[in-house]
Amino acid sequence: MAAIAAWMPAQRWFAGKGHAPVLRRIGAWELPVAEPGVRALSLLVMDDGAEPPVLYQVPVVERADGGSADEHLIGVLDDGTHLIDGPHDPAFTGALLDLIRAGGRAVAHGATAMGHPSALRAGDSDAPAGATARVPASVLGGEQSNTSIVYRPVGEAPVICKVFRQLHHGDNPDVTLQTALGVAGSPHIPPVVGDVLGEWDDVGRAEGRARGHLAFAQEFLPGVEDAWRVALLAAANGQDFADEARALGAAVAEVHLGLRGAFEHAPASDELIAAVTGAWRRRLAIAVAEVPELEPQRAAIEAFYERAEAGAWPDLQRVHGDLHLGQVILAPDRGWFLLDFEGEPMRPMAERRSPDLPVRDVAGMLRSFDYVAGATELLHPEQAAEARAWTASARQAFVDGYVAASGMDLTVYRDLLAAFELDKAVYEAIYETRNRPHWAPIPLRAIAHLIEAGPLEASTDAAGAPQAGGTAPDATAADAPA
Ligand SMILES: Nc1ncnc2c1ncn2[C@@H]1O[C@H](COP(=O)(O)OP(=O)(O)O)[C@@H](O)[C@H]1O
Ligand SMILES: O=P(O)(O)O[C@H]1O[C@H](CO)[C@@H](O[C@H]2O[C@H](CO)[C@@H](O)[C@H](O)[C@H]2O)[C@H](O)[C@H]1O
Repeated sequence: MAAIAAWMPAQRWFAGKGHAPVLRRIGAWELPVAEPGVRALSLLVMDDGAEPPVLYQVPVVERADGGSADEHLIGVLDDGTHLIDGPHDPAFTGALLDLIRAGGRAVAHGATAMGHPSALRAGDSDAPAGATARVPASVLGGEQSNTSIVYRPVGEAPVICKVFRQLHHGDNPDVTLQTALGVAGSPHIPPVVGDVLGEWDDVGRAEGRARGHLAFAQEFLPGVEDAWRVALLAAANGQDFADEARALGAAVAEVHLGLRGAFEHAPASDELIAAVTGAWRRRLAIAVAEVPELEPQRAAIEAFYERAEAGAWPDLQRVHGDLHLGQVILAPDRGWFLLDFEGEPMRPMAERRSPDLPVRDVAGMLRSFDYVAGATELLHPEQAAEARAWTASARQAFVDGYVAASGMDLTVYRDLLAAFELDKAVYEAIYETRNRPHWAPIPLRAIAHLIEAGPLEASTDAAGAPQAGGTAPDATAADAPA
């Protein structure tokens, strides 16, 4: 545990920035490895140093002879055994893909793991155990909350397997929502390959055990950049994005219709409304405590929330939950794909699994288009005006595409949409202050402009709000998000 505790704080997925982890082993599951002297385990470790404690999954390969992956060495035990970061070691990656494609149960050490191949890929999963050990695999780079392994089998479509780092009791919406959309034939989800479901000890639960998803695999669409990077470039080059944004609006609407068909939906009861508005207010309280610049805006934001609470509400249903340009990709000839249905990492998992409002996703994407202008303004102040115009056109086209494909009249829900845009910007103010403080001006300005636009105007004219102005602080290319 000591080696892992020393190595963990430097990992991108470690959420406890600012404190040293205090680790306790909850259990582990082990995959079969043919190579002598090598073990592939996935450890479940609780960080009791976090408040509340966080359960992490840490795949580790033990190599008695040392092995060659020094770059990904976690530490060396007293007996000389090398501990390697599992997603970077072929012993773990190969056996994990086997478990998912062939199904079956890993060896339990206090924690269990069951592989489930997708029912839609029957016939694909007859590879003999161990066969995938030779499939070239690499960890996807970049800033991510989980660890994704990309496999490139010869003669087959590549596969991406996301190893969830933070574990929760209950189904992970990333798995259940995408699996259900796949079964419903949605063209906006990469085809599902399978998942791993686990069980571990949990003294906090009446039954003493918790059950949740450990990994999820789907087709990897190679050579496609996420839309955030594509959009930044398009805005910088003055390239119109209206057609793409309209098609994205339609894709989001189709995914919402698919989720409505696949999961329960319910009229907005007082109880459900209170759950949503309570979360807005709790988040605002956290934001004001962490971002003092928000204090003067608090009353105005609350007024938006009250107005939305009293206004029209559509049915609640399952949604994406954390939709932004970094979560969508446009594949040539295949159109838009939505990724990462895990919801906002800062929200409790139980909230993320509750029925929600489709306008949350619309608001998330509208905020993301505003971020394109905001980031351009920070990075290249001289391009600010063009980027604003680009954003206005993309926002309007996105809303048009959404309304046309969903049949939902968004003007009826304008107060709700404005409240969700504000709530997202409040979330972003916390996120940026914690992770990229020099980017905090982007949501802070958006909040000021949404408030300025007033409850009637905000968001209904997607092209008009928010229009941030002012002088941008200087920034360099190194400020671009990873
Ligand atoms: N099926 C896929 N095909 C191509 N790229 C993908 C796929 N799934 C994820 N990615 C890329 O990986 C990035 C991170 O994936 P994501 O699901 O958002 O992980 P995390 O939960 O760690 O944030 C995405 O922004 C996207 O660029
Ligand atoms: O890591 P996740 O994909 O779950 O999302 C988190 O990080 C995002 C930053 O990468 C953050 O998104 C914010 O910045 C984006 C540009 O980098 C912008 O497009 C989004 O609109 C903005 O919210 C996201 O909020 C956070 O949950």
